Amino acid sequence: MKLLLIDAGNTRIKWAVVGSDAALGAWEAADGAPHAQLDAMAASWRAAGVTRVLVSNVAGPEVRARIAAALPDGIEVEWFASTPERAGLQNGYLNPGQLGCDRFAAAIGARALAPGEDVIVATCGTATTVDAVTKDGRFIGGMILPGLVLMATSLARNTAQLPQVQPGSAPPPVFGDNTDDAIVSGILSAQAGAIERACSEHGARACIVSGGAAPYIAPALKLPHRVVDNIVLVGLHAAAIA
Ligand SMILES: Nc1ncnc2c1ncn2[C@@H]1O[C@H](COP(=O)(O)OP(=O)(O)OP(=O)(O)O)[C@@H](O)[C@H]1O
Ligand SMILES: CC(C)(CO)[C@@H](O)C(=O)NCCC(=O)O
Ligand SMILES: [K+]
Repeated sequence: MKLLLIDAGNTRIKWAVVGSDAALGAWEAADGAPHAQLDAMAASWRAAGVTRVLVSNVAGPEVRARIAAALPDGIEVEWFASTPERAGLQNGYLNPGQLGCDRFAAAIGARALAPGEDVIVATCGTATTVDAVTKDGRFIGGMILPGLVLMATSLARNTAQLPQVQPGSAPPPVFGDNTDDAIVSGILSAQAGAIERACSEHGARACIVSGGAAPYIAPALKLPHRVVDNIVLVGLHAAAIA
């Protein structure tokens, strides 16, 4: 049996194919692309011969319909949803269904990677979310803030590209002495500061940082952390095999 995991975010669709008794996160194949490239992704899914799919979609009904139409015929489809409990994780949202299903999946993934620890999981994509999971397996709640590119564009600078920041590079000084550095410092400090505040408030023993913007934000963090390529897919995998 081959399982397809899909994380449809607001900008990109990320996916992985995994064998039936593979270790957590041990993908046979994985990739991601903007929504517009769904057809090419679907060709890869068909070629992989998947028999079951678990989809987390936070990109709305139109993207859901397009994914549904692109999935190979005859496979078992589950649209992953935020429920009161899944894979040993309790959902502490007042209205459990209101929690973005990618956040619920990320929390399941964080618990799988840091079992028995109080953990903070930050997923840095179009939006950045920073969520707290307790050592006894409860999603408490978290923060939602604009992602790096949304913050940069909201300052009405020329492009969606961040000025002068490269993934993995050292962040500029906290007090920038030119406009570009001041902007980059402002938005990195907002993102990293939110994560650090969450870790401090939660007394976290583990901090997981994931998503397309993680390689930009992680170097600005002044606390121990682990960068995980796609924690949502890891969580979907954990949920599928629980
Ligand atoms: N060149 C870049 N410069 C700065 N940030 C970038 C760059 N490329 C990607 N990012 C960041 O990564 C994000 C895309 O990440 P990713 O594909 O993981 O998530 P997403 O699908 O866009 O988001 P979500 O899952 O939250 O909907 C962008 O919104 C941006 O914040
Ligand atoms: C916050 C995002 C956009 C992050 O992808 C997504 O999880 C979402 O649409 N959430 C719904 C609102 C909530 O989680 O409270
Ligand atoms: K996100």
